[in-house]
Amino acid sequence: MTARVGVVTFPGSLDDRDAARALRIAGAEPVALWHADPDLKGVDAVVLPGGFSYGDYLRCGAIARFAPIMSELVPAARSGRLPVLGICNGFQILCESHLLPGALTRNASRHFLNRDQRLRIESTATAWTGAYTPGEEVLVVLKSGEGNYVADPATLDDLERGGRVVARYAGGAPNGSQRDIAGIANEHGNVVGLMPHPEHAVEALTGPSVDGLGFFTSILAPLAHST
Ligand SMILES: NC(=O)CC[C@H](N)C(=O)O
Repeated sequence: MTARVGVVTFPGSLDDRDAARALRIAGAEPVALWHADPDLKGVDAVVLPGGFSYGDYLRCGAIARFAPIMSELVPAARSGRLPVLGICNGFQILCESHLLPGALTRNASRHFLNRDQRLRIESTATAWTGAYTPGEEVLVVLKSGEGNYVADPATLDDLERGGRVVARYAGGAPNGSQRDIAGIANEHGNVVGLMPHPEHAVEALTGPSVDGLGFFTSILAPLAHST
């Protein structure tokens, strides 16, 4: 049975179609979900895509967390039942929804960064990273203005101790992220937030590599991290 993976479109989402395309290439069936419709349509997993939801007003993701669809998504994700991958703006929405700890703040350079970015995959014990091997380096795309991950020291220690740092920036964080964190997971491993964009690295013709595909094939694996 083909996995049906929802992709939520908010006002201002930019990478929803790219996420759907990456899912299709990975062999999943993307299902369009609308921010204003509190209906997850029975999907097996959800991707919150990159972009500028609600124009990044107040803070990136600060308004999207109140979208009607989040009233269905948050409890399902928090319980561990629903795998959710938040990419860039989606990561910011997950933090604003308190599904993940910490926050994404202005890049240390105060400039928007748009570049190819090497990552080191640190945890493969999540629904979205089972296709990788620990320590594997991948080349994806980073494009964000508020990609600087911050959290209090105790939270950072908890993430490290719990093996919940999913990916780090190889060679150091270009945006100032604490401990070079590029992505994290919740305790169940079903919710993952990632600042760089794997959906832009799924086809040799259109991206810097096809290294990002693993985030999307992982959710299809029969042994996908079940919670
Ligand atoms: N590419 C994105 O999703 C950007 C996220 C957010 N708008 C930022 O600039 O940080």
